[in-house]
Amino acid sequence: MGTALVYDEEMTKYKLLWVDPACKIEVPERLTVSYEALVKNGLCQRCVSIPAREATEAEILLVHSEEYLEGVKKTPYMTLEDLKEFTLQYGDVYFHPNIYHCAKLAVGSALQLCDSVMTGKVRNGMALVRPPGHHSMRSAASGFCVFNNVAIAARYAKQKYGVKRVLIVDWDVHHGQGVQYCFEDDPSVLYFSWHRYEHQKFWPNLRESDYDNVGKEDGAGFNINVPWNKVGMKNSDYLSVFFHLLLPVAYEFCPELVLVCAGFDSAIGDPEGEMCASPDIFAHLTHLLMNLAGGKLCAVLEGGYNLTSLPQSVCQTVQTLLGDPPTRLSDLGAPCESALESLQCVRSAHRQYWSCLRQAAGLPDSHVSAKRIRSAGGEGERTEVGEEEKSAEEQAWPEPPQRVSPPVRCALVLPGGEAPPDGCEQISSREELHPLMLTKLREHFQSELDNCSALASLPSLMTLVEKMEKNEIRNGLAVVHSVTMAMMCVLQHVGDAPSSRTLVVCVGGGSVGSHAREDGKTLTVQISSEDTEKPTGKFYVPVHLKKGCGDASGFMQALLGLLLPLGYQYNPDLVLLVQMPNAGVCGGVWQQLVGVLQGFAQGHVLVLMQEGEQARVGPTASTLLGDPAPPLEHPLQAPLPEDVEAVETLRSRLQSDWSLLQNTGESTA
Ligand SMILES: NCCCNCCCCCC(=O)CS
Ligand SMILES: [Zn+2]
Repeated sequence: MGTALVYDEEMTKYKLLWVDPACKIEVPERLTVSYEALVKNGLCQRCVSIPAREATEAEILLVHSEEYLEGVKKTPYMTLEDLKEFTLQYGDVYFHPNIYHCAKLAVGSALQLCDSVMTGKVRNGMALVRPPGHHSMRSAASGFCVFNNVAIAARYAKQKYGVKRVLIVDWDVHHGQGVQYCFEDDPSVLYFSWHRYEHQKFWPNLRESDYDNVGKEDGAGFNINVPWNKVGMKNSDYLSVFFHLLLPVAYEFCPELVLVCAGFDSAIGDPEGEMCASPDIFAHLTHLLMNLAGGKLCAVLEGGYNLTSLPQSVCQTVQTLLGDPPTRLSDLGAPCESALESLQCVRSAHRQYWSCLRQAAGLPDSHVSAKRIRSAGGEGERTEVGEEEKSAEEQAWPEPPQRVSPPVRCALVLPGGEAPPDGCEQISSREELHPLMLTKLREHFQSELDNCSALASLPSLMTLVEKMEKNEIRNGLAVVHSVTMAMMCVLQHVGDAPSSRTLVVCVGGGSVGSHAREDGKTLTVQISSEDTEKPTGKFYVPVHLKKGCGDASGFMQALLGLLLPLGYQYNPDLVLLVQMPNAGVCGGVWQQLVGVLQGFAQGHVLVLMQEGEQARVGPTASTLLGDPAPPLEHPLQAPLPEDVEAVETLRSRLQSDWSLLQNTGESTA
């Protein structure tokens, strides 16, 4: 299934007709440079083009009042003076004879996108619209917004398609107060927003934008505000909030549709946000949301005022929606102290509503050590003077690198005779294993080697790995006689490269052999129900879950709160995902894991399974091919206290080595 793009150049045909410093950044070029960048990068052509349409009055009235609509309806016939007069009643917004038409097109575009996704015409998509929507309220325009495009889309999806739970992720740098007011008492719509706040000193200067505004009445817990109390937030700050707050809650909420208030004024260079996150961060934010709701994701443009970073961010978002592998994010540092404090405040404000945020009993927050930030090489407080003095417009950043998708997406090595699932290429090679490899294997697997079939698939596996290294293949799956033997082969092969880094994810118990060395060439995370004898080290992380991989919520907590931060900070060039014999991992969680891990290493994920686990081949291959993982069962049970404690203990022990694991402010030290 494809990716929709909704765009109509009619929405460029309004602009500011008088002097107003607060509004001059909202220009028609925002849309044209974004669309042209999609065309230039060959992304527009890969999308399913969906026409915009005007919203009907009934659709607008899903959110707005009659009197407000009646007022806006008159603006096309107003003189310049009347338009100025009409505008004065609202804040930081302007009207124009054609803005009502464009505002109806913006809402209609969001609804067209919604229809295309909900009817299965496409898997996901983006609507490039202006005016934006998330600030507009029931009876008021605000912050360049006239109608609340995404809020109307949420109500529309619930009414027309019976969607029971909608997640709205607002990564725009401003608080979408209009969306918050619309759904704050509604438990069927979870609104998440981070926003520049500076302790209420930043626009729209609302007390209710702070973290303690968790929603009202039945909606308590379903409104999540993450205030940024400093500017200069970076990729690691954004990712930390995803790992330690948004994703765990989103999986527990289990939405049937994800709407994104895709504002890109949270990117570097934007005069409003003054943040320092690079445009390619949106490739990862999008990727991390794409396995929710069975992949049903609608991104609707909100803000974004730097005409260089905006198109780059739009392209990064659309390219991920199209299934291209995200670029590797290098040198992710520690989240800054201010971000950690905000994160900790939001988590504690929402602890009573979300079982994934329950703190391990007996582990007081204050167990973090003050030395932690400095020893992790984290910036702690960002003191680079240089950045502070440069204005947003003077900021410079590298153009996001090309995201090449190898000619073959998924290749398989299967036991003799089996046909590969559709879309996958099969690899079988007759070559002998390299003698040095054979010697190495004999050292460790004397007994198995007597069984000649033990080696059968290894030459093909090596061919698969070589093709991956040459970027001829994106990812692969091998069904082998012995996964531990195959693991050793792969790590022996890739380990020869001087600076190789392999993230090894072992699902299930069993010895992962001696390869898990401490030289940093591998980082092994083993999730199982067994207590492994091997001690925890910086590069070997055994996650002991009481019910092992059979318990979805415990597993997801380990995946989101431990494995993802570790993996992003380690930044491997290969991910080796090993399903150990008798792992007992439940299907849904396994596919979530296969889906999410593709955000690393430009998608180079190699899955190893043992013969006899063939049932898993089909679903694993479909996820490797880019199909979204099916949603987990709802409701997700609360994680077991023992599991919470296990993950918490590991996190606090490892966070001095891996600072992306941090999720509490130093102030508790
Ligand atoms: N007036 C003091 C400086 C702050 N200006 C705020 C202007 C509204 C921004 C709304 C927006 O970007 C929508 S995403
Ligand atoms: Zn904004």
